[in-house]
Amino acid sequence: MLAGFRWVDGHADVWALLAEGRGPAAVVRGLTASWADAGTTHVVGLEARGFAVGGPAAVVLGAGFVPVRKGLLPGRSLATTSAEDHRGVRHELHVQAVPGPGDPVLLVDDWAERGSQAEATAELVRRQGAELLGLALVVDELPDAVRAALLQEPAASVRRWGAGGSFFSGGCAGWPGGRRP
Ligand SMILES: O=P(O)(O)OC[C@H]1O[C@H](OP(=O)(O)OP(=O)(O)O)[C@H](O)[C@@H]1O
Repeated sequence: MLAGFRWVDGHADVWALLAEGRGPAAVVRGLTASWADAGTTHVVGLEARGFAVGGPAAVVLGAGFVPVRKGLLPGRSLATTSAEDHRGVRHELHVQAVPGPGDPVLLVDDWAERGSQAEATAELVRRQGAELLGLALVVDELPDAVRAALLQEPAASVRRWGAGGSFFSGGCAGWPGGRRP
């Protein structure tokens, strides 16, 4: 089951996983299971795959969904420019000012490689006074230094999809086609 995941030209192709009949439910269940009691008020999702997994994750967690767009949003928004991502591109990220001071916010995305977009998003969350609970990722390749910078709140953590975090971290153990070429 869930055999669709592949690395394509160095990119984690989570779209193929989501296109399988049982894919979206399995992915979203895996992303949210360990956050069920975390009190998340808002899920922040990064355009574009973060919308596909973050929206359903917000439904499951009973939280609001806050999009981070690589472009303008209507109304009052905050913006920042990310460091270079895995393609060497710096993105101008925009988020609506929805979470309030102290709100526990979970960042949900399919994949973090350099972590530059996650770091920029974390900065936007904290600029609003909200608290970053952590990151829920399908594929976690965060460099250690970025991981440490992301996890400033004492209880914050990065949790990967899959029991025991064994699936898509580094070697992607157990997944045919899941090993990074
Ligand atoms: O860790 P980083 O190197 O900063 O990159 C991680 C981001 O890259 C991917 O999105 P991508 O920009 O490829 O866009 P997409 O979701 O629109 O396909 C992924 O969905 C993350 O959001």
